[in-house]
Amino acid sequence: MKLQLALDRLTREECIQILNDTQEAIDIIEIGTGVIKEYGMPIVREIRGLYPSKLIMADMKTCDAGRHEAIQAFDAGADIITVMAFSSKLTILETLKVAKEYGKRIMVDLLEVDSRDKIAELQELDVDLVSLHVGKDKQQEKGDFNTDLFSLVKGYDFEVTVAGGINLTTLPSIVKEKPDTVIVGSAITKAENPYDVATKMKQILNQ
Ligand SMILES: O=C([C@H](O)CO)[C@H](O)[C@H](O)COP(=O)(O)O
Repeated sequence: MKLQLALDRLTREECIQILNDTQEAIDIIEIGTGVIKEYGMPIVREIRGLYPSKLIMADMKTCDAGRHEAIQAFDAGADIITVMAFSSKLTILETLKVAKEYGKRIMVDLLEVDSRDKIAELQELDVDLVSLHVGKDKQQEKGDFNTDLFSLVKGYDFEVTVAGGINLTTLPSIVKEKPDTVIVGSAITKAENPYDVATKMKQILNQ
């Protein structure tokens, strides 16, 4: 199981420092939506330059103008970009097409999706990577990621990632459901010792 570190609500300098501290424990670097909004594609280029062989996901949360945004992020060095599930089919198809041209991938973010019809539609579009995700704001109301969410994609053939307030306490029950990748932001980035938390999480994922 892979560990993806989400860099959110951080300055450029904090991102670089946390990556420097945790690089050995993490498999995928996620450059968060807020960080991208603050610094744009230059920070994707910079992190690509610093970590040439790490997988990088740009959390673009694209919902329109799919071709343009996908080209922006892949040109900057991203390996994976996020596209929102509620986007039009054309947006999803366009980003999939660009990803194929670049030999890269899109991850469809299932934020706020609760219908299996939508999941069936995504499978028909040939989406192969999805993210079960409880958003930052929703976490205040519904709590952190809950394993009930796995039922949404049960029986479908996706590579599944999970995200939403996951921490060292909740990780063991999530791991039992065997997601392909666990995305963790705050539990690592806001920890007193990010290396320590990332290493402990990676050990749990490796068990
Ligand atoms: O995608 C995310 C969120 O929408 C903010 O942009 C986060 O990267 C994701 O939720 C992981 O972060 P934590 O919830 O802090 O673990």
